[in-house]
Amino acid sequence: MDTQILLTPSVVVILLLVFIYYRIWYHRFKQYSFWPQPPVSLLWGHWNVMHKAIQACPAGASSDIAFGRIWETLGRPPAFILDLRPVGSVLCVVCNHEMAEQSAQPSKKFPYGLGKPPVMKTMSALIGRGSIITSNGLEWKNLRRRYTQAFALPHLIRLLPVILDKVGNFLQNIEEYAVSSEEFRLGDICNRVTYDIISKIMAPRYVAHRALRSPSLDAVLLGESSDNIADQLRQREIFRIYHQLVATYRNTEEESFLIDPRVKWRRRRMATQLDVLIQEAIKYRFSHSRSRVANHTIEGNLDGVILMSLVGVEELTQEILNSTCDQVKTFLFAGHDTTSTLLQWALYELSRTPRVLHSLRTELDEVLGHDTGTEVLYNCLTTQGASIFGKMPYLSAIIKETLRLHPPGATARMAVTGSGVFLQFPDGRTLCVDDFVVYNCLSIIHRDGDVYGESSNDFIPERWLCKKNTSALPASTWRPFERGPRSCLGQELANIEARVILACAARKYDFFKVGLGETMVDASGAPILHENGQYRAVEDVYNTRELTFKPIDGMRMTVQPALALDH
Ligand code: HEM
Repeated sequence: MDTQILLTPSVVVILLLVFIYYRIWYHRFKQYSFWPQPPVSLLWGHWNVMHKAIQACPAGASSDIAFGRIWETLGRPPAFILDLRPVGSVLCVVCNHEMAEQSAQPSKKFPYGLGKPPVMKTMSALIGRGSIITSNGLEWKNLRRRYTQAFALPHLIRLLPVILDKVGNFLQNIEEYAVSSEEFRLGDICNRVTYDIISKIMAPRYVAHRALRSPSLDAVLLGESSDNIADQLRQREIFRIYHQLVATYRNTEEESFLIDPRVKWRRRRMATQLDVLIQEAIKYRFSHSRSRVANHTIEGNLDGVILMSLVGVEELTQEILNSTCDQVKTFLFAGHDTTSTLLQWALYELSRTPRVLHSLRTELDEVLGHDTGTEVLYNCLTTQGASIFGKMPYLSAIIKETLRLHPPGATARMAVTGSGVFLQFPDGRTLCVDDFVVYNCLSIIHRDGDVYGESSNDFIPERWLCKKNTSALPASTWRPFERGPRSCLGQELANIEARVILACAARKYDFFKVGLGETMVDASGAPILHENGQYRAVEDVYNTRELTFKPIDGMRMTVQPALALDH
């Protein structure tokens, strides 16, 4: 009798253990066995594979570099999976442009492409819970409609004076380093200029570049009211807290379960402070715009993104205020890091590719004349608008090639259980991705040898100038701003900023990399040129990941005024 009583629970336990073992075994080894993937462990899934791949990468390297290594060992499949359950999801790393297109483009079931995964919600302290980046469905569609016009080219052209004013500050910084010959982190000043531009574009303070200010604008400037001064102080505080908040995302894994609760608490505290300040700024803008309309003043010409999104709003309800605040935070985040990374890599690639730097300067001389002063570009932009960029195809090709080799952003999508979403492989196979996080790995897709040939890893802007070459390339092979309905809202802005800043900085200054990426020299001290036209580097500089991808060392540089010889 006693043994029977003892036996029954033990049998139940054993049966339960067998059942659990079978379920785990099934999920690890059977459920997705037809997917390309590294050998999987019963207990760890692919966490140990990921860990080993990260260990084999240079310190602090972005996860994309680890994915690249795993992809190589698997024989370069168009896509592969990593089982990160139960703490994460199954991650599908897409390495082929045709497959990437399938998650980004609309389908009958998903008219806006696949939705965003919940893991992105870990960014909510930074971008708010109602951010356009993490929203889905109709909520997203309404937000997109509300902000599209504000980021469209015609509106950005009207805001050019604001952009140019901030570029002036950037060049002033570079000039100071050129005079002092001091080493500096290019990333810091690129971050500063792109942050300044995006924050001013949202709410311009009616400040224009010296060369562009009209007397009426000057009058507005001179007569700064105490309200205006309070607004400036508020902007400074927003800048300070925002950067402290961003810093909490540095060197942490994005998965929420790994984050120290104290960090979470600090994030929440800073996010609340930021919300209060940004909402005050929005209210100030809104009431100011009302009084401008009532007084028929001229400054409405410089309406920023915030006011444009509030057109037709009679009353600033808390709901509208919250949503606008979330988008302001989103634009601060999405609109500065990414463009800053583009600028850093572009200036670095130019510094080590003398042929390209020379060709760029020749093009700029032809369009702008030999005066390298920034006023020349300012004047051309005010008289000709953005059409001036149409005369600079080489500059455009440099930006395109930089974004190909060093894409600062990427997209992750997800189809919920039971949606029945399939990805089709180039060989015709279709596999279900329900419940997977689908990650388009741009750093692999953009270097595909089948698309870009043997030079796929080389910096060759000329590849974008030959119509025959480019028309043969499917558009989906180049996707740094992603594609489909949810492609980057700020791509026009990023393009304008990059063109203006590179056109000004590259003609006036020579940059020299320090530390990682530094040029290798021969016995006589002359730089060693590789056959691909670039100086050899002692050690490669690479990207780390802090929410977006960025150079690991902040792009340490020195700078000098450009040699007259090159002009
Ligand atoms: C070189 C610069 C930039 C790059 C490479 C870039 C890249 C991207 C990528 C890959 C996405 C898709 C992200 C996803 O699906 O999760 C995206 C979305 C977005 N970007 Fe950018 N971006 C850049 C600059 C900007 C700028 C200057 C802004 C200005 C505010 C901006 C605002 C946004 C927004 C709001 C979205 C979300 C769009 C939506 O879901 O409808 N980006 N960007």
